[in-house]
Amino acid sequence: MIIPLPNLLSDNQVKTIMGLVGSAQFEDGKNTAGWHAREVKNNEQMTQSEPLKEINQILSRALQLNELFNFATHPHIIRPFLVSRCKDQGSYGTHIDNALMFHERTSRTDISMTVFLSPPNSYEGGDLVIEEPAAERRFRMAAGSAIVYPSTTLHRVEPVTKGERIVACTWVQSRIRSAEQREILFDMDTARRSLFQKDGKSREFDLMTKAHANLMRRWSDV
Ligand SMILES: O=C(O)CCC(=O)C(=O)O
Ligand SMILES: [Fe+2]
Repeated sequence: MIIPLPNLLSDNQVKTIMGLVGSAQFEDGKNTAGWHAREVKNNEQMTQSEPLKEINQILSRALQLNELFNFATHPHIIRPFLVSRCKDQGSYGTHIDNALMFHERTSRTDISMTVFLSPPNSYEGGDLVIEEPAAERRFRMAAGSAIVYPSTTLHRVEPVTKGERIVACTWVQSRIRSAEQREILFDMDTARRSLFQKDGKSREFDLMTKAHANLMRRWSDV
């Protein structure tokens, strides 16, 4: 299940973040890639710094407040965001993200996330391409919008042939480890919210909420 989060950030938040990015130092992205991904990772990443901490505060607050993010991912641990820049043919070839990542504590990567920060008309190329069994899906979203997708997929970022592509990426350990179970919960949650909007707290809403809560009890890691 690939879920777009339109307007995760306001225009002002994007502006603030891009201002912080403008004054930042970048280093070779290979430093944060797994040994096999390193071969195909040709981008740069913002160094650990005060501006990066500030960016992380803005982004983590935005995630906390975003209802769709929360009911689609059931976040347990959200890693600090990396800010990546691709320009001059920079790209990130096909790879699978590391299953485990280390920061203060070890977390499992169930869900990968890209927050788009550059306006899509300011660069060429740079599509995020996610492989699904039957086809590939391409994403290139408005500045301030994001995409969440299962970390179990092969994916890549195509070469940026003009301009520069700045994004913030993170990984989420979900309370619901299985993508299939997350999708069932997401569908039930979406349906019960829509029932509630139509008819208020009806019997059908109560029963669906009961089933949703009971599945959460069966499937959650806490
Ligand atoms: O830049 C992106 O949209 C995704 C980057 C990526 O796949 C990664 O950092 O593992
Ligand atoms: Fe990746």
